[in-house]
Amino acid sequence: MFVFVVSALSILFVSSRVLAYLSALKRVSYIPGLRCALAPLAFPGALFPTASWNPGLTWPWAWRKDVSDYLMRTLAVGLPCIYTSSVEVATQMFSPRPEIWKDPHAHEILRLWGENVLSTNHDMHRRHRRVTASAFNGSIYGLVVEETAALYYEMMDGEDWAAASSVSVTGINRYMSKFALGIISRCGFGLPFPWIGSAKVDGMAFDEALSLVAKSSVIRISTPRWAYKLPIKKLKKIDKAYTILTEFIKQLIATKKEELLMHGVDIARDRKDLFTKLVAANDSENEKTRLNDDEIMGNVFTFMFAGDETTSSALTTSLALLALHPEEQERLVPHIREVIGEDRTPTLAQVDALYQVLACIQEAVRMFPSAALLPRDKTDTISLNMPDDEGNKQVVVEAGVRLVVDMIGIHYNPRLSERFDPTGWYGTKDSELRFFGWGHRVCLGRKFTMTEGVCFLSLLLRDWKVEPILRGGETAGLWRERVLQMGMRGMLFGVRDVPIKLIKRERE
Ligand code: HEM
Repeated sequence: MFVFVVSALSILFVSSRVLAYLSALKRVSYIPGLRCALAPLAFPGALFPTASWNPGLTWPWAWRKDVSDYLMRTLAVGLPCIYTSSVEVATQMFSPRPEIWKDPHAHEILRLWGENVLSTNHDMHRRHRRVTASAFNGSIYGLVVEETAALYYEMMDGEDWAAASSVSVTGINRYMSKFALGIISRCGFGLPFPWIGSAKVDGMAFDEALSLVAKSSVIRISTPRWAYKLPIKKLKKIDKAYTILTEFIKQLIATKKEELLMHGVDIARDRKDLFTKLVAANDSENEKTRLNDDEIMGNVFTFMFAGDETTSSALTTSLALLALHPEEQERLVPHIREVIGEDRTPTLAQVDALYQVLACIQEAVRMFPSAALLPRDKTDTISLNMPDDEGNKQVVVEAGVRLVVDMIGIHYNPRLSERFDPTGWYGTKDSELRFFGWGHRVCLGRKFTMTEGVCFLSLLLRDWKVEPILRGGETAGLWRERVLQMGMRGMLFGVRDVPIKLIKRERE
């Protein structure tokens, strides 16, 4: 009986997905080169590995070289989606049109801490963007340089690497993840984030609470509140981390407001972290445009989530690619020594002058974009220009079909290949970059992340030579095949554990 009921339900479920899929196909009038993925019509498709017949979960990476067309698929739940790797189509989707938005139900996870610049739409988004953008100006980048250099030396001492002649790590990802979290905590909240020995609150180290919160959004959003009362250790820990952080940030907001009352917006000039700048910028707004406390909290946490995994992926993949390209390291080291000499803490102007290091990170983010899929929903039927070999075609896509930009596909078009070539980025303008998104929702933290990355890599490459740790008989090419494979890591795409060796360089 049980087997019969389960089979009947499964057949019903699969058929409903097939029908949803076919009706969605009918609602897309014509798309040049549209390819339809049938396999993941129901739940099992997402569980099986990606293959030519099954998109699975990692298809944006596995099918990255096949970028000339559009892919249509449905998942077990949710709307049928059209994925596009066309810059022209993405540009239309990223333009501020009233009928294109981020559906709040589909973006629940972004609102975990309150409405914010990443989760809102239209007028509300303009309001959040106006206030948050003013936090990302001027003095924040000088602070990023100071804190990056300070944390680099703390990491060297804390890990006992400073006195070593070589160091081997099985996964540099873990260190880069802690590093990125440390910088966003220090420069985002003005928090002391020591590499070793963070203060304990309620028996939990503060950096552990931060890290748990940063990495557990999926669990938090998908677990009902009552489940936290069950004797499950992991859930209890996550709940505690959330409580500690929420209380802390509430307290911080109250303190900043008091400081503002006493000293006026001048405190933003002395303290340069994003949080202080945000509270001060908000204070200058009028009643209608001012953000409330929940929205401030939502935005500051958004900076943390948007900036942690993305930056740590950029640092990890840059080091992996440089390990595979010793000739690039040898080109960078004289450039770094010429610009920053043996200084312990470079200035912002020096970091800005290190364009060759910047180009390496840009190339790494191009090849391994962690923000791999950018979805947009439609409140209405829309018409898009979809270019193909024969010219432009007007395509009508009805409401009920989600459009998703495949950022990996966009960055692996035939012009930009698998080859690591940072020189292609020399002198590129900000507006030409694609991996930070573009249009009115372009990434707010792009200079923040690149300043941190250039400063960190320059200090590290000046001190260390980076090599891949190969298994017996493995070549560098095989190491790349084994290690540099992207898949879902946390909320975003990332590579596997990157095993590398650091060999101390002679000082000049
Ligand atoms: C390599 C690192 C990074 C990458 C690749 C990246 C990528 C992106 C992309 C593609 C978007 C557009 C999302 C969309 O259109 O739906 C975006 C938006 C955003 N990013 Fe980043 N990001 C990075 C680092 C950062 C950092 C360090 C911060 C903050 C400190 C940050 C804050 C934001 C915010 C607030 C938005 C929302 C902008 C809006 O919707 O108006 N990002 N990022």
